[in-house]
Amino acid sequence: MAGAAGRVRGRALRRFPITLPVGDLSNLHLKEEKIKPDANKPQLLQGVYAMGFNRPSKIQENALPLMLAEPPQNLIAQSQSGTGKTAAFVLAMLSQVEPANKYPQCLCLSPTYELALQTGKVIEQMGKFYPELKLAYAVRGNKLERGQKISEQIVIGTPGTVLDWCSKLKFIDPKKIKVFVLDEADVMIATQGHQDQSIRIQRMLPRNCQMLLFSATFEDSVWKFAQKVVPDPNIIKLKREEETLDTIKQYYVLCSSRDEKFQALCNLYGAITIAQAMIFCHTRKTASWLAAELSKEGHQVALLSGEMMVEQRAAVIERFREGKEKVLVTTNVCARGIDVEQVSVVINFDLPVDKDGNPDNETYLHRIGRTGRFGKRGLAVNMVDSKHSMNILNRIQEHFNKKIERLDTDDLDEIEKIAN
Ligand SMILES: Nc1ncnc2c1ncn2[C@@H]1O[C@H](COP(=O)(O)OP(=O)(O)OP(=O)(O)O)[C@@H](O)[C@H]1O
Repeated sequence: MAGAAGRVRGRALRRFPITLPVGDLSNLHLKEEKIKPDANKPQLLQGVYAMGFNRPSKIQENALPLMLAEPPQNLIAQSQSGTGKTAAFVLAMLSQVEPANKYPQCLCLSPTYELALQTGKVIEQMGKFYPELKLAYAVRGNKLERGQKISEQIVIGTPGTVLDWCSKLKFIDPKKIKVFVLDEADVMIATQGHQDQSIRIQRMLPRNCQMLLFSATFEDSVWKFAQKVVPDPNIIKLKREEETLDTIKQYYVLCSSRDEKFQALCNLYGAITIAQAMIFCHTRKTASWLAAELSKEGHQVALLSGEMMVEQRAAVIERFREGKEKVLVTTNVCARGIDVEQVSVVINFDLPVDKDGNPDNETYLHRIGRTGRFGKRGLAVNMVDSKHSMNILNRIQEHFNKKIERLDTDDLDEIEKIAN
């Protein structure tokens, strides 16, 4: 056994240098750090390799030494979609957890049920070499008996249920939490309900609890707020022009009505091979109309929207992940975090706008980030059907300072070209 662990450790130092010092990135604000001697816990690295990971991404290389430093340090980190933020903070939790202690020590908040389940799977996979380690899901519908204390060392969940577990139901003793993770931190802060709940949870945690905030986007006001609530944080921030991934090609198609948008979509399908696609609509109504139309055309379509029961939503994602359906039509409920490697195309059937009708730049980035995961190539196509939506698209281009090219979906040669 010792030999096996030794081999893993040797390999780790060469190929997954989680103890490497950080490079001198100008946008990285480091505090003095000392790497914990046991940062290379063999179980940790066994977990990394079991996932098939050989090399760390930039965010992993930069964030891990900070997160594993002794004493634990706080971190607010931004990195593009699909660059492995989840694995980074999961490793941080696993490095701190003491499986022999049968009570919650790490708490991770996700904005949605689906994302909590997905992140939970990553924790389970990466943590499978810790025999005693258990994970609890604090999500709607997971009912425990009142008055009991849970023994699972890591808890992942949505803010409302986690808050109930920490306060009203007292399943968790928040004073024993060592690591607190906010995934998709900006939406947690920007959404009123989530913000209140997350802050109330944070206030119950011990002063020295490590706080880790991760997202692909941090709008300015949210960034400021995060810096206010996280004591003395390390910061990894992207410059605006770094936020979009060049591996995701972005186009728009000019149409004049909903039916024309549908036709353009059919033309796209007729011209290129699409492994799996995610199509985003503004409303549930449009999403169900579109799903029905695509089914009539013979596509295997899944529909996911906010009014569905959470268990139903999780089942839809699971089927899509397994490739049982090739197209997922959805609303913003699926814009963030969902990681399905085979998604080669994202379609914005409706462009993302906020409640005032202004461009929702952050959601745009998260939506298109469902493709082009971890260095893969991806295609994002935006349907524009009015002057208003053209204006939205222009403002999105300006915001990211990134040109979105026009695509003529009546021209099959042109479509074929962009797919190569
Ligand atoms: N070091 C690695 N080597 C290979 N694959 C990796 C590595 N780290 C993560 N991945 C894979 O990359 C994919 C994207 O990772 P992940 O979902 O953590 O991205 P993310 O940055 O959290 O994205 P998002 O911003 O969309 O939430 C996953 O399928 C994950 O298994």
